Amino acid sequence: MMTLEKLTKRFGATVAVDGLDVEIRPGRVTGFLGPNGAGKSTTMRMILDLDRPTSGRALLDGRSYSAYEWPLRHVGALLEAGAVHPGRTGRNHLLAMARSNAIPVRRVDEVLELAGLGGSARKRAGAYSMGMRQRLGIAGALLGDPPVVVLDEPVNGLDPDGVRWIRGLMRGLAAEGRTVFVSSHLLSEMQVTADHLIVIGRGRLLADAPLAEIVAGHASLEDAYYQLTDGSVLS
Ligand SMILES: Nc1ncnc2c1ncn2[C@@H]1O[C@H](COP(=O)(O)OP(=O)(O)OP(=O)(O)O)[C@@H](O)[C@H]1O
Repeated sequence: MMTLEKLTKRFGATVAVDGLDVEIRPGRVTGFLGPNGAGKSTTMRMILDLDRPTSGRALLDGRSYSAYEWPLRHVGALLEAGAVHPGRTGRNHLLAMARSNAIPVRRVDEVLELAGLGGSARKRAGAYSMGMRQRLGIAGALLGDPPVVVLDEPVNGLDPDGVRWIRGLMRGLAAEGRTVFVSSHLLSEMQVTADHLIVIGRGRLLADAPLAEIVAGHASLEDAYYQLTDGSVLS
C-alpha cells in the first residue's frame, strides 16, 4: 500500500505536484496517467525519496522510502532505464544493487532470466539496445522481490514480445497481492493492463477510480482521457 498525503512539489514558480491525496492499494495494477509535464515522474521520484516534497509526504506501508534499512526489498522501481554505468555488465550492475540491500546472488541470476537477459548478462550495459536496458531496469525493480513496484513508462523501447511480457508480469505481480503503480502514455496498453487509474493534470488529481468506471459511457479509455485532461495539456 502506498499513501500520498497532500503531496506537493514546487520548482520555483512551477507547481509540479499539487496536493495529491491518494491511496494506491495492493492486489491491483494502478495506472498513472496525465499529459506531458503533469507531474507523474516527480511524484514517482518523491515516492522513492529522489526528490524532497515541498510539503506533504509519500508513505510505503506507513513509512517513507528512506526509513527502510533495505528499501529494494520493499519497493522496486524503474525510473530512468538509461541510468546504468555503460562499462558495467548487466549482471554486475544488478550484483552491486543486490549487495547494497543484502539480496542473495542467486536472485540476480533469477531476475536476469525472468527479464529475458540470461544470454546478455555478461555484456556491457553500454552495448545494450534500448529494449535491453529497459529489461535490465525491470530486472532491477524485481530484484528485492518487493511488495511494491513502481514503473515509469515500462513499455518504452520494448518489442511486441516485450510488451506482452511486461503486461503479463504486471498482472501476475498484482495477482500475487503486490502493489503495482505504473505510468504510461500508451492508453490502449493501460486499458488492457490496469484495474484502477489515477489521472493527474498540471499536478492536480483529475480522477482516482476503477478503469471500468472511468471508461463507462465512452468509446474507449482514450476518449475518456481526452475529456478528463481537456484543459490540463501544456500549451
Ligand atoms: N528538476 C526540475 N526543475 C525544474 N522543473 C522541473 C524539474 N523536474 C520537473 N520539473 C517540472 O515539473 C513539471 C512536472 O514534470 P514531470 O517530469 O514530473 O511530468 P511528467 O508527468 O512525468 O511528464 P512526461 O509525461 O512528459 O514525462 C513540469 O513542468 C517540469 O518542467
